[in-house]
Formats: sequence, C-alpha cells, structure tokens
Amino acid sequence: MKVTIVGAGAVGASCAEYVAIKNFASEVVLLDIKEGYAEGKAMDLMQTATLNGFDTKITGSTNDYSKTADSDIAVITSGIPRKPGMTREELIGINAGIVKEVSSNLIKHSPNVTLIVVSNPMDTMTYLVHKTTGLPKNKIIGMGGALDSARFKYRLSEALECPPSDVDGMVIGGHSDTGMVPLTRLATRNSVPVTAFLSEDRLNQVSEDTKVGGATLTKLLGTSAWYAPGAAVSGLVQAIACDQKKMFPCSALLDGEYGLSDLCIGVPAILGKDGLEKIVELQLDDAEKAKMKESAEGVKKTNGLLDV
Ligand SMILES: NC(=O)c1ccc[n+]([C@@H]2O[C@H](COP(=O)([O-])OP(=O)(O)OC[C@H]3O[C@@H](n4cnc5c(N)ncnc54)[C@H](O)[C@@H]3O)[C@@H](O)[C@H]2O)c1
Ligand SMILES: O=C(O)C[C@H](O)C(=O)O
Repeated sequence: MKVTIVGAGAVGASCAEYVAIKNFASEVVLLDIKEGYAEGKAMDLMQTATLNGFDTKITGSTNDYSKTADSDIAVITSGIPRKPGMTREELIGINAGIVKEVSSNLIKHSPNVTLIVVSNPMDTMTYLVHKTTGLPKNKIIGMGGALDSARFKYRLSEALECPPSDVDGMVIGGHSDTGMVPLTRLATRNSVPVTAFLSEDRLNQVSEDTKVGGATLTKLLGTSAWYAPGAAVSGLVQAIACDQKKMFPCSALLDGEYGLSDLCIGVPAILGKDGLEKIVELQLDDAEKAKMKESAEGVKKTNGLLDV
C-alpha cells in the first residue's frame, strides 16, 4: 500500500507520522515544492521508526512526481494556511491553482489513485478536483468532517466532564466557521443522548465552540492546526487502505442526496477499498435541514469564485 502526501508542511508531516505509526502502509512518499524540505521531513520521521516501532518506509521528493508513481492513495495538503483573523475562503486565490496542478500531476503517475483533499477552502477544493480531473466520484474525498467531529466530541466531553472516549457525535455540512452543522440531537455519551445531561444553552455553546474550532486554534498558534488534522486524515487513509467500511463525515460530490446537487459538502460516508463507497442519508429534522441548506448556499457561493 503506497500513500503519497503532497505538502510536507505541518499537516502533511503530521499525517505522515500518524500513518507510519499505525503501521498499515508499506510506503509513504512526502512531496513538496520547497527544495529538500520533504526529504528532510522524511528522514527525520524515518529516524523515529525504531523509537515508535513502525516498518513503513518514508521517502521525500522535491516536486518529482515520478517518485509518487502507482500510489494507491494520495493526500493533498499543499497550499497556504490561514493566519489569525482570516477565513478559510480567503485562501482560494492561491490554493485553487496549487490544488489543480497537484491533482493533475498525481493522476498522471497514478491513474487509479484515490485522492483525499485537505487544502482549504476544502469543500471548494474538493469540488475543483471533481470538475478538473475526470476521476470517478468515489475516488475524490474531502477531509473536514472527521476533524470537526473530533473537535465536537472534545467540546462535548468538556461540557460533560467525561473522557472524550465516552462520547460519540458527528458534524456535517461545510468545513467553514459558519457552515458546520454539529448534530447535537444525535450525539451520545455511552449511547445515552447528550440532551439528557446538557441544557439547550450549553449544547448551543458546544456547537458554537466547535464551529470556530479551527479559528480558535489559528489565533492561539498564529497559523492553523496540524495534530488533529493529521490524525483525522490518517483515519480516512487507514479506512480506505484497510477496507474498513468505517463511517466518517466527508466532503462528497452530491447528486440529490440531502436535497443538494452539484457541490461537495460534508455528509456521512462509508470508506473502504473503493474510496467513498456509499453516502449515508440521515433523517434530519427541520432545523438541521435548514442549517444544511444554508451551509450549502455558503459553499456554492465560494464555488462560484472558481474558474471551472
Ligand atoms: N481540511 C482540513 O480540515 C484542514 C485542516 C488543517 C489545515 N488545512 C489546510 O491544509 C493546508 C496546509 O496547511 P499546513 O498547516 O500544512 O500549511 P504549511 O504551510 O505548513 O504546509 C503547506 C506546504 O505546501 C507546500 N506547497 C505549496 N505549494 C505546493 C505545490 N505546488 N506543490 C507541492 N507542495 C506545495 C509548501 O511548501 C508547504 O510546505 C492549508 O490550506 C490549510 O488551510 C485543512
Ligand atoms: O482552521 C483552519 O484554517 C485549518 C483547518 O481547516 C482546521 O479546521 O483546523
């Protein structure tokens, strides 16, 4: 199983580290445009192999896509991150060109690859890859909801004063400060609805904190987050590589599901060897449907800025 990660920056390197530590891939190739950077990150990570007990071979490449040939899965993290005070949507001008070029280069050397898009604004970048590459739609997946759901569970565990592992929950909708739809109605603590423990006001606070999760970290760090993003991507990579049939909220190209079409947005999906194998349609209540519709309008507005 060969995994390529384009962009050896904060998220790309974190993802490579988690993939390697989970020990399911034979090979990880890190590729970056910055001379020597991916090679350096790969060597540093390889020097953790005996410390962390993995056998995955990690190599680096400065923009040489022949090294990525025959990848099964490729992750696109190349592009600029936001700075405090910015929205993800403001990155479109620079990142759209990068994502378009990188996805085309990847497919030239790995025509059967499954692509996981991470660069922001992620839902729009995923849509761009669908529009410009011609890959089948199950082979292009946007990562955002897995991360947002992890943050949601963290915020719920804070409110419940319990370990995060006690909590289950999901965030669907667009991966943006205003577009996320945390499904508080369906969240549970050990199968008991969290609504049994937390007031409506407290749950609203959890939702709001979840939605600005990325912005909160960007303000603290001066750039956007990488540990949880890298871990979230590695979860998607593992589900595909190991044919796990796990369900994650992913940015998927919709064709009527949830009453939406011609956009990529976060919905629950089953991931396995064929990539995004199935979209799961939840029965949303009226308030959730309205939030999803509003979120989709936001994503479509950003898509409108693309030259496709
Ligand atoms: N979808 C999500 O949930 C999520 C989470 C975190 C970050 N992100 C996004 O991921 C992207 C990367 O974030 P980061 O913190 O790793 O940034 P970073 O600056 O640390 O790393 C980005 C890397 O991309 C490289 N790069 C730029 N253009 C390239 C090209 N044409 N080919 C190959 N490499 C190229 C840069 O040299 C750099 O090393 C940002 O757009 C960020 O907003 C998305
Ligand atoms: O917040 C960002 O800009 C990066 C990423 O989308 C995140 O949610 O951490």
